[in-house]
Amino acid sequence: MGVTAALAGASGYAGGEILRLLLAHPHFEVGTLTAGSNAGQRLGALQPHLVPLADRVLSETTVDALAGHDVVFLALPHGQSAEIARQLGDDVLVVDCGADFRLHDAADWEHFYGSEHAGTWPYGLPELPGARDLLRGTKRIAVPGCYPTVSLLSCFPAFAEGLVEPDVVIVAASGTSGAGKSPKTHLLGSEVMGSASAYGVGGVHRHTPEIGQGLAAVAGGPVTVSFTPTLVPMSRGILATCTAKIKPGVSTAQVREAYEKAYAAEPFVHLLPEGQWPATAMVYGANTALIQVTVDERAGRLVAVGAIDNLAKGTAGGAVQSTNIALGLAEDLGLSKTGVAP
Ligand SMILES: NC(=O)C1=CN([C@@H]2O[C@H](COP(=O)(O)OP(=O)(O)OC[C@H]3O[C@@H](n4cnc5c(N)ncnc54)[C@H](OP(=O)(O)O)[C@@H]3O)[C@@H](O)[C@H]2O)C=CC1
Ligand SMILES: CC(=O)N[C@@H](CCC(=O)OP(=O)(O)O)C(=O)O
Repeated sequence: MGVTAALAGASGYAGGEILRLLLAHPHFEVGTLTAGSNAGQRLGALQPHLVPLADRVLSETTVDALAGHDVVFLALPHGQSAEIARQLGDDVLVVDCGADFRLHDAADWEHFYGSEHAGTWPYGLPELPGARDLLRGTKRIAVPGCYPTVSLLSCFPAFAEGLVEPDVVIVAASGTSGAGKSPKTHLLGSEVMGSASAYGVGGVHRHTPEIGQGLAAVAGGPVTVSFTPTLVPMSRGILATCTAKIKPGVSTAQVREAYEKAYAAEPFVHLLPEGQWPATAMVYGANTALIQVTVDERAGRLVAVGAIDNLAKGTAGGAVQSTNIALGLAEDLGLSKTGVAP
């Protein structure tokens, strides 16, 4: 099966990772590649690690350039996808790595993104209950944010089984590639090296409603989310630490049972053996999420820790996984379960 794919945002981090994965995928042919200010450049000048595509020249991001492919991946800043998707038509599978179509609640969208809500597409986190049914055969996929991916995978089994109160505290440490490639003052080497910092503090980060939406769906009612992102000096990876008040009498064994049930058949999500805790180095370059859980008996809280590579399972890998499902391909095609170590 030959699947042609165009990519908008090929000069960025998410776009570069999508291309790395498509090059290793047995069914994809890489078609048109587009960018914004870098249109006209050779891909090799911007993404030198993608040697087989080095001589490709980036086109301007127009509907005409992207049309005529089976799949169009959009790895563009928020707000750029809706108009392109509308004009591409329903016969093309459009996979949006941006946030535009992730949220159901228009008021949440307007509050956190400050613009008009474009709509809601099937959410590309296949491990969530019911998600695969919506993804199979779909022509539109909203790829989750990187923090929501790791937070939901770390927490949802406990909420789905009603083991915790509907109130979660999440602190997550991300590598700097999560912020994209375009220059930002707070990402200057001299600001980031040797320092960890908090940002988006106080419930203002836009991933807060996305995490709440996913947990509410499995819990069957609203879940309060306190989410604090932090930036740490590494390029890739997110480590999320999630805690929630455990319901009376719930033991670590019961919690583990819920996670084992949720992830036993999952190709990419692994509950680690008791006592082993996730680290971002374990998932570098892989589409895996490694999870560990326990109950802090003295505090009466569930503690769940998850690690992903933000560019792999957190963006491009998640996008390709959901695309495989939408196209009726084996879900794990082109995706690695093997990290890079040390
Ligand atoms: N980085 C991550 O870990 C994650 C990213 N995402 C999402 O993926 C998307 C891409 O993110 P990321 O790759 O990190 O960002 P980057 O800043 O690294 O890349 C952005 C890309 O979009 C292009 N672009 C910017 N403005 C325009 C425009 N007006 N018209 C056409 N192209 C444009 C850029 O082209 P040029 O270089 O020419 O300016 C570049 O190719 C975002 O929506 C992001 O939120 C989602 C999950 C995680
Ligand atoms: C470290 C860092 O800055 N991370 C990004 C999250 C990236 C992500 O998941 O992207 P979406 O914008 O597609 O939701 C942030 O906090 O804004």
